[in-house]
Amino acid sequence: MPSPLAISIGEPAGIGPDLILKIYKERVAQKLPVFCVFGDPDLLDARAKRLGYDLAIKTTTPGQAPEIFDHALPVVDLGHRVVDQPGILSPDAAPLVVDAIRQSVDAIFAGQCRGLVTAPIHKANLYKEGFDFPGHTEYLASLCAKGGDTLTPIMMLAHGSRRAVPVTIHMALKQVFETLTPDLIIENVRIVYRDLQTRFRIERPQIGVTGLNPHAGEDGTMGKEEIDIIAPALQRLRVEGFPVDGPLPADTAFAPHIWSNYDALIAMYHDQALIPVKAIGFDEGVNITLGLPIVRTSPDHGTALTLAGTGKASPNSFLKALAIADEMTQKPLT
Ligand SMILES: NC(=O)c1ccc[n+]([C@@H]2O[C@H](COP(=O)([O-])OP(=O)(O)OC[C@H]3O[C@@H](n4cnc5c(N)ncnc54)[C@H](O)[C@@H]3O)[C@@H](O)[C@H]2O)c1
Ligand SMILES: N[C@H](C(=O)O)[C@H](O)COP(=O)(O)O
Repeated sequence: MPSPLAISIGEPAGIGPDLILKIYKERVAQKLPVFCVFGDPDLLDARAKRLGYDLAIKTTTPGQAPEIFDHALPVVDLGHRVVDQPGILSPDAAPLVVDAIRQSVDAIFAGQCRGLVTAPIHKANLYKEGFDFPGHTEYLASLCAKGGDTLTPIMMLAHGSRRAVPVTIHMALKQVFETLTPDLIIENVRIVYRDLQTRFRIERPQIGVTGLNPHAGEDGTMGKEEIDIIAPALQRLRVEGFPVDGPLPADTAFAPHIWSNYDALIAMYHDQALIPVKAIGFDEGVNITLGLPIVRTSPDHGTALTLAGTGKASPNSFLKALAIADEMTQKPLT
């Protein structure tokens, strides 16, 4: 029997706990792989009662999860207790939220779990408590870096075979200009190319790279980053043999007839890449972290505080995230 997938509980005031309970309820109909939640069993029990769900919750180790999963939701108890208050953020939740991510990663490195699906966190609530990472993506890279290495994590949003990656991730727009370099673009393309081959079994991934400015700079009249940074990076990549097109005007690159030519489109900043994926199917998008030695996926939505505790949040993106993590961890890396 394969080891379970880990699910980190995410922000307790958000919809993460609702969705974990909802998908567990649907485990048979949806043929879900075995998973265990890293979190607070009492909180999940209280949320289940609030939602009127009749299900059992059992404290477990990851190793016991497969035998428990049929009859009870397996929860690895992290020892932090938080009050069930849907929609109301509390700084007291931060240790639970952060520990759930950290201990899930530890369990994967220990061979007890095979991959991680993260429920959404409320970033601002964690920053107030000293969490020093912009999001999961960067925190996971730090947790996975061993022996002083630094890893470049890649955030890829996917809706079926439509994939988009921002080269710069969680930063103010004005910081993007000083962060973009040919080396960063080259590193992103190399990692995306390699991970599409090894994790997605695409033999020769086709990659498109967008510009930064309107109309990809319109020959330098609307910005020079395409000429000074992006085109030289692509030239170096072509010399190395990578099939990359660009710089493509970002407004048309995501039109379906162009996007479908590529296994991934690499864009220059967060919203350039994420808006198209969330716009074509918010309910089905999945966030996948590349560039790490572990598999991590997540639904594409956030904590949706106003829906927490109502039972109205859609589980579809979470189900997709679980399915992709399951698929990515079925076979050994090639
Ligand atoms: N993976 C993550 O941890 C992650 C991802 C995105 C956003 N966030 C965080 O979530 C918080 C809130 O962000 P936001 O308001 O921009 O985005 P959001 O995704 O929480 O909400 C955007 C809109 O979509 C709705 N929505 C979200 N998920 C839904 C679902 N499953 N079913 C039905 N409707 C749903 C919400 O009600 C809201 O109208 C922020 O702190 C942000 O950083 C976390
Ligand atoms: N940028 C992501 C999004 O908007 O969907 C989200 O903030 C999640 O980021 P992390 O996976 O790094 O937490």
